Amino acid sequence: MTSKKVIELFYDVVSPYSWLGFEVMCRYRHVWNIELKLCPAFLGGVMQGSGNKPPGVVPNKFMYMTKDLKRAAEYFDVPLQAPADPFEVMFKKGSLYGDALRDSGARTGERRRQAGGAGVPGAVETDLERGQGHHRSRIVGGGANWSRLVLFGEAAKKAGLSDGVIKDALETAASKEIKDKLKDATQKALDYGAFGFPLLVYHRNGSPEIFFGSDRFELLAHCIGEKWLGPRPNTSAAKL
Ligand SMILES: N[C@@H](CCC(=O)N[C@@H](CS)C(=O)NCC(=O)O)C(=O)O
Repeated sequence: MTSKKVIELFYDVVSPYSWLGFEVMCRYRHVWNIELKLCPAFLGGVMQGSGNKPPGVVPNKFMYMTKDLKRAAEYFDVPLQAPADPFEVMFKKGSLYGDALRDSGARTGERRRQAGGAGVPGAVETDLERGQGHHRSRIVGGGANWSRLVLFGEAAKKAGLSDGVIKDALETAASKEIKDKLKDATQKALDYGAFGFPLLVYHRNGSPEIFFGSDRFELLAHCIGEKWLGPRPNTSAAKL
């Protein structure tokens, strides 16, 4: 068992604020020496299960978000771009497949590692996390004609994954096992009290404490007894 503080990050590739949370937590995981558990889940299910509404369906919230995301992207130094049709991308096309992809990819990495395939333990998972970052960037900035398959393939290639790993990930993504895993993660988030993403869960003395949003890092740092050093903590250990 790890003696590190454990933080779970629930996120969805369709959620731009999740992307900010994902990037910042990846930058900080070595700075704070935490065990960061990445938990891809389905934001639509969280909305429905909690009785919440996507922020985009409240016109004023939507207008606010488009401006807020622009300045947040600049502050966090994350290349987030508004898609040509954000409503279509976020609320109609959704993210189920993208999340399943990430998950299946990580499992593919695990299988390969067990089989002695990956040279550096964890390398494939880290690449997939990077790949997912690219994937998210393409979903959020991809415009109306994107196809998840094509985007994931492109993103994974850019992240340096081999064709075999990409093929495995795409195949596994469609499996019932992966879909069930995504469902379980979504339910777990709801059980913690989620109503939106990103959701950070800090297990303080065995009891979960939740933080909603990518604007709660300073408070999270305070609660875990660490320092918030800004969006890009200036240390080489902070690299992914
Ligand atoms: N203030 C938060 C906003 C996060 C946010 O709006 N997340 C969306 C998904 S991209 C959500 O789940 N919203 C639910 C809600 O606002 O109730 C932040 O800066 O991260």
